[in-house]
Amino acid sequence: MSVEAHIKKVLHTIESQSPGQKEFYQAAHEVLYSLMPLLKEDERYDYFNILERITVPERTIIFKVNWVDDHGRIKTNFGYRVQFNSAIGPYKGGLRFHPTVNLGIVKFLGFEQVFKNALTGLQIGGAKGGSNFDPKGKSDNEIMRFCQAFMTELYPYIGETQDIPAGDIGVGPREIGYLFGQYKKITRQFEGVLTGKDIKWGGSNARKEATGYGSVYFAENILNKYGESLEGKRCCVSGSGNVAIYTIEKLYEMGATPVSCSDSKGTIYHENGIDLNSLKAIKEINYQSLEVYAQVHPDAVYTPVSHYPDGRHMVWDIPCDIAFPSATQNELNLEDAKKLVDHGCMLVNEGANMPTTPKAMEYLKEKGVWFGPGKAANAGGVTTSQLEMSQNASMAKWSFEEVDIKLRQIMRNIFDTAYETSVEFDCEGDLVSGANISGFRKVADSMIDQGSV
Ligand SMILES: NC(=O)C1=CN([C@@H]2O[C@H](COP(=O)(O)OP(=O)(O)OC[C@H]3O[C@@H](n4cnc5c(N)ncnc54)[C@H](O)[C@@H]3O)[C@@H](O)[C@H]2O)C=CC1
Ligand SMILES: O=C(O)CCC(=O)C(=O)O
Repeated sequence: MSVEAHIKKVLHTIESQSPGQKEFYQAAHEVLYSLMPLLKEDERYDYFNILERITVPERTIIFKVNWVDDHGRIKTNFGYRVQFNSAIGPYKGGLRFHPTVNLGIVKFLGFEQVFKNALTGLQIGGAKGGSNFDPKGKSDNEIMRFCQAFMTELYPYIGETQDIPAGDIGVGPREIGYLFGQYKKITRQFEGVLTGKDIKWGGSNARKEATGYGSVYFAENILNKYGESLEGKRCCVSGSGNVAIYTIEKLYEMGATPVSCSDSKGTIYHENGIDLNSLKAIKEINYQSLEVYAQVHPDAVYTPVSHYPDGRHMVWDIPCDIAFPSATQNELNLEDAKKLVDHGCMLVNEGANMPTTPKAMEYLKEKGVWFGPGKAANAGGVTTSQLEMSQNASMAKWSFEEVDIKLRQIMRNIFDTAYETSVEFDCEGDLVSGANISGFRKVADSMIDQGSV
């Protein structure tokens, strides 16, 4: 069977065995086709049936989470943990609490995580989890009770050398605290079972900042490769959560001007540059809508999604040199890509996981826009989580500067690996292929070494 026919067969199996899991199919489609040059060159991957094996999670845990709201009513949500691949290390990846979470979303995120984690050069396997619980509008006590109930179900499957969850959308330091507290109460173990912990009780300096900072470091590497820099660049950032906020912070530090941010309800365009302190106050401390930002900054423009009949965001309509999609999957579509190209955007750097649709990616490539794929560009978060695990294991505490230096160096290594792999496979500068092939090769070769497990 030809390599192409083999890929089609594997994708067909995914489609028929995982009906409706469109995000997972999308992620698998992108990765498998990008592997063609490697699969043609090395027949071992076919012989050892790697494509079939690597697209099926090692373990999928689905559980019911019952919790009591502030009115004493019992509520029910789904909980998930997809332990995708442990060939190169213990399962590692975040938890997402959002009403859209379902098995297909968690599988796509877990699948991406396998290759991302391999690309970091660190010994971490891939997993992801979460719940369709919506933290928005819930009281602190409700969130605590939900996290406790979630952990009561999850704890038998995780551990510091087994599976180490972390945050993602809707799961930040507050939720990690409640999850950790419950794990400790049940197991009576104070161990590095979660990352993204508060500094006071085992967290790492710079983990909070790491995904956003790492994304900017990655963009800097791309720009430098082509004789450019961040200095003076106008940047559009989407999202206003953990990744977006620290992307904005680092962009300022590196001489760029971030002019936008967004949430699920609307977009802020602040031509003179986003006011980081008020953004942090609104989003990190008070969990308010971005509408509040426009109330305190009359020179900023707020456009609610209700402004457009199709409920779209206008963030990619804003003229910019660089785009940092940092909110969620498939948030940048073909129409958006066309706007970016029309406005002369030179680089799209993915802070979120799979934020660019396949058609938009194809268009950007055709138009010669540089592209930092999420698996590489947002790997700074999981990288620093592994640094947190190292500190926990050795009871060490590294300074902010020490962690930041390591993060910056690892982002450099990730760029070099993806770039050099693109050269090796005759697609110089195609970092999507470079990242996928190098991540896959490390995991697949380890699977071969370890036999039919
Ligand atoms: N937190 C981390 O360390 C990492 C996160 N990521 C990815 O980055 C992305 C953002 O995650 P976080 O910042 O951690 O989550 P978060 O929960 O802190 O923030 C998410 C932000 O996106 C906004 N949002 C959600 N849906 C939206 C939509 N349809 N349009 C516009 N805005 C929307 C939310 O309002 C919120 O401001 C996700 O794709 C996540 O998987 C990737 C690597 C690591
Ligand atoms: O820090 C981690 O373990 C995981 C971060 C994450 O979920 C991601 O990279 O998408």
